[in-house]
Amino acid sequence: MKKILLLGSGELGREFVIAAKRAGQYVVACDRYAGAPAMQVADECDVFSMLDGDALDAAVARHKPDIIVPEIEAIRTERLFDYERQGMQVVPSARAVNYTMNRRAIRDLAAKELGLRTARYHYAKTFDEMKAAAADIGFPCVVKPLMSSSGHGQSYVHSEAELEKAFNDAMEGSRGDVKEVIVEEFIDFDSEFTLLTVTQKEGPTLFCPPIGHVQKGGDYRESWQPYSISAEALAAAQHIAGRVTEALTGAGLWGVEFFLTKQGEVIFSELSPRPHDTGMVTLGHTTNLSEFELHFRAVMGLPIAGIHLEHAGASAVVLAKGEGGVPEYNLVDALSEDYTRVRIFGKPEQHPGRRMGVVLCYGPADADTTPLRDKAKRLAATVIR
Ligand SMILES: Nc1ncnc2c1ncn2[C@@H]1O[C@H](COP(=O)(O)OP(=O)(O)OP(=O)(O)O)[C@@H](O)[C@H]1O
Ligand SMILES: NCC(=O)N[C@@H]1O[C@H](COP(=O)([O-])[O-])[C@@H](O)[C@H]1O
Ligand SMILES: [Mg+2]
Repeated sequence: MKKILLLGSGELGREFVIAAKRAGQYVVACDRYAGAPAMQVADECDVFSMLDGDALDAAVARHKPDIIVPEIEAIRTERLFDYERQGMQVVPSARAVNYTMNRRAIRDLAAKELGLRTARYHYAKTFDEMKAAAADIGFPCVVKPLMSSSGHGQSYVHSEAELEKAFNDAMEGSRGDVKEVIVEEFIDFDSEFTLLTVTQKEGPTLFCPPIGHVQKGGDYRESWQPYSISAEALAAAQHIAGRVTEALTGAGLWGVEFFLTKQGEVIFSELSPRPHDTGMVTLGHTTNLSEFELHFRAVMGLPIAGIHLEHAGASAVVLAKGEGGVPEYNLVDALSEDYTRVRIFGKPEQHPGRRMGVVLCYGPADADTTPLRDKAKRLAATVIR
């Protein structure tokens, strides 16, 4: 049995803990607030700010884990290198977690070191630097804090007049102590997709069928699997995912995000060194193993005999409307329809737009995903009224 320290205890961590508990492992779930989703299913929990390096050191010393599994980006990731040196397994690796929590590190690796096509970009620390960056990139452009996730602090800027608000939003939406932005070329993509990629301790890198998704305000709203793309686009995406994950090192499941242009060009966007929110669609039995089961197996060095598509499926998010307390959930409408699952994350506090659950609809593997997407979105809207 291994002792696993989970750093971040949201909905993605909760499903990982369930996979680990089903295999008899011991899990300590950590987050900055009590009653977080993964804490409800773990053996123990610990509440502290994971951005506080000393608090993180103290938690690691207290629990003496075999394996450390980061679940969010807001972690003092430099400390992970020490834990790795001390013999603990960091998932997928301290290097991967450290690089992906800062847009600068991962973007420079992809664009400069690996020579991959990404949106053109500049960094800026001050408003004047940002103005110059936007002038070079051109309008529209996308402004994001170097450190943020789920679209926090991100804006689309259409003209010089919108720059100031974008700069202020990025500074406010930024996490951690890095106050800097990236200004990116706006990619007028036809669609975007996630390629769940599994790197193993032993054995080849594996890929799940692509997942199509739609984002609003930089945050995921719906996803579906399989997402049909041309054989050339799939080969290009797999090649890129293989190269980036190899450069970042380590074993685990990754969510590699791509844009697909109207001309069929595959452009690397970013990646998570952990299960991806759009990959929650796999909870609807799209593949034989969910992204969480795959992550668990890869982390433990257990065999993955194959990844197969068993159903076509769609996911749609359930967002809170109110402020404070917990919403009243209605499961009856969604569960009245066949081939439907609802997952409520059990977050103890709502605020408008917070993701509280997900609805999953699925059908035969060769089913058209459009009606499944419509059904998932229609039912998701009934869960919180
Ligand atoms: N250069 C771009 N051009 C067009 N759209 C973009 C660009 N960059 C980001 N987006 C849109 O914003 C979404 C979120 O961007 P990104 O993944 O970089 O942010 P994030 O905050 O890291 O999100 P998450 O942590 O949820 O993955 C993308 O999925 C895409 O829809
Ligand atoms: N795109 C990253 C992502 O989806 N992360 C997931 O959301 C949780 C935070 O939710 P909260 O903001 O509602 O606390 C994280 O803990 C993780 O499970
Ligand atoms: Mg993203």
